[in-house]
Amino acid sequence: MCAAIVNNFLPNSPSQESLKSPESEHNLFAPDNDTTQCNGDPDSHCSGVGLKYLLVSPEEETYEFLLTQLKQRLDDGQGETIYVIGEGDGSDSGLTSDELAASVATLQSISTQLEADMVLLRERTIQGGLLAEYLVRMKPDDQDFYEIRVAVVGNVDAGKSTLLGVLTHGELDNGRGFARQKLFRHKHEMESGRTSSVGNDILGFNSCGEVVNKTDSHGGGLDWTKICEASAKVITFIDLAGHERYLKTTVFGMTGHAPDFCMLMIGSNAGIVGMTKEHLGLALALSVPVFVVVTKIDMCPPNVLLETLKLLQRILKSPGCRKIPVLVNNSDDVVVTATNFSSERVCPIFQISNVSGENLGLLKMFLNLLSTRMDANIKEPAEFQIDDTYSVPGVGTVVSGTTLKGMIKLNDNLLLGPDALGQFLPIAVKSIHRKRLPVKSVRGGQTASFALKKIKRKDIRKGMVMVSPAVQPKACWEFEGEILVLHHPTTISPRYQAMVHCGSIRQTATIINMSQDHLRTGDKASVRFRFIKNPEYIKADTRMVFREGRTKAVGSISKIFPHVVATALTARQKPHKMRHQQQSASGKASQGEEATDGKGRGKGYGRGRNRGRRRHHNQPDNATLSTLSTVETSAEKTTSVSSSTTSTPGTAAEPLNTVVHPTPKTELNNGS
Ligand SMILES: Nc1nc2c(ncn2[C@@H]2O[C@H](COP(=O)(O)OP(=O)(O)OP(=O)(O)O)[C@@H](O)[C@H]2O)c(=O)[nH]1
Repeated sequence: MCAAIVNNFLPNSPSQESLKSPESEHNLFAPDNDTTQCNGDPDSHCSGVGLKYLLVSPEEETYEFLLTQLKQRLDDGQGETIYVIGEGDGSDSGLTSDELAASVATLQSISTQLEADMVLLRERTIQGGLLAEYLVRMKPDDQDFYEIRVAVVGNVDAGKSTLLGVLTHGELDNGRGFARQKLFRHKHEMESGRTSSVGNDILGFNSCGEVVNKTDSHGGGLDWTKICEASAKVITFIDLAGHERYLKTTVFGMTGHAPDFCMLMIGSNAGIVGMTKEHLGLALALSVPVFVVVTKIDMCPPNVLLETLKLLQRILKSPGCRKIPVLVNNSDDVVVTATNFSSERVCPIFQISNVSGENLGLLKMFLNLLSTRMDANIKEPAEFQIDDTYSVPGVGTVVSGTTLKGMIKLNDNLLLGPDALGQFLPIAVKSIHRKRLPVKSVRGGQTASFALKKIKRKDIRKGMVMVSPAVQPKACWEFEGEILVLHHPTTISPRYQAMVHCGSIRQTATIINMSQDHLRTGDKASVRFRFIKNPEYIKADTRMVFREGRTKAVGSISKIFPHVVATALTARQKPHKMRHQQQSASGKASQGEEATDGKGRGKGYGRGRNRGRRRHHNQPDNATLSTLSTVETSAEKTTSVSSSTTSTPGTAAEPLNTVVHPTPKTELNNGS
């Protein structure tokens, strides 16, 4: 057994009490109800009443049952689970210390048989005796590790890069930028002390929950291969820029890198300033669970810290956010918040110092207990979204990104696209790396890089996908989204252009038509968009952000209009430039595209004379938008709407919006 992460007999803290509901307790810690069915005898140890004694001195049959049950739980939890010893049925919980010791020995024996390690998270004294919670985690396989992605956001100087430097390199900061030096990737970042790009840093935990990161003796760098080989779980931090100037990159990091969680950082002395609310709003809009890290508590006067925490809790509790803020003060709070975290309601708040190291242990323990939100069903056809491309000497073209579904193996033949014509090309996978470690396969939820055969880097763009041929992918120029306008200085009308962020897609799109004539801050609408440059592979229900300068709208994609590749232009078709003008002016859909609900069911939408008739057909889905509207209060409340002038091309505040982009040449081929 590994050394305990914690060993405290803490009474339930107030924060923990506030989280308790019979339902959540049951879901988290209760062994599966199936335990009552192990031999069908209600009077045996396997009955609900004797549940807590199951591990004390099991007979062979019960032992086998417990082994199968734990194996199942480890499989379901991608190699880990939290096991509660002494939990009974309802009020019948708690064991004597002898019974607990015997149960621990049984669990240890089962874990060893399954090649798993177990580590004590916490012990509690309750009315009926003792309860103990153990993290049981499979020993690392040198090719496979459990991966969690955490996006790191917050205002400039909140201490993001510093915290990542401290966590991943194991050395405290000096308060003058020592720790962050190890992370900066560009010369100008070194000089200015500001992050400008999307950075990746990793923190590995072994099966005992210990950090495995070790810097090498020459230069203090990290060997990612060694970290991954020794890790059962790897946390990838997506380090995003805090400065407003780099917001586009930050939004791309939050959408394109598919984070499981968002770590919002706040400097305790500066408080909730600058981009803090904007970043919180972005995470809420994208439904990414948030935890907050308040830094620099070593240099902050207690009254200022208290004010920052008060304001933070008020914002989180506001109707716009509807979170349950929990100040994490001890390991008990860590276990409760980490195991309840995926629910999106709980928002743990850590108060740390990168200089003194205060409370960094609690943060590490929390990170170690996080579990992914991504589905790792390997039976579905594979889908991989590309967020970057490289040309590696001696290797060729390499793409990196996130496996969204299924499994991709070496030498698999996939379809890569869409290209400018909306087509997908067959492609073979030459080699696969996970965090620089060569592997034979990757599955849903894992990031990876692939070396590809017979393709040039220039033919691949960020936002493209590689999918199994079974997916039968279709590209689209146009789609419909249910959106909420978080802010626009005036009003948005058809033909307005802004950047659409959706997964790793980042492309300007034009509004073709909307379910209402004009949109102002706070309006919800059904909007039809058209990409201006390339067709893309998108799917219904994907979250999207539509923004340009101070204009922001969030929502989700409700309908796709798949692009149909035409073989030749017919004589009846008009010259494309004219057609485009007509289409823009009338806000009608393109020919050659069919409405679909994302399941391939065409509805004839966008054809011939029927085009444009459905302008008001689809009202916003309140369930979806209620989540999105949460952003309004927290992130946008302070922004005033200054004018009621209409934004049409030529009058919008941002230069990009003043340009009516010509229809790209490639559009000729889609028959529109
Ligand atoms: N005293 C003290 N200083 C800290 C702490 N954390 C960070 N700092 C200092 O704060 C400054 C800013 O830290 P950064 O890590 O660069 O901040 P950032 O949020 O990454 O900033 P951007 O990259 O521009 O977004 C540096 O000089 C750090 O040394 C802390 O806990 N205590």
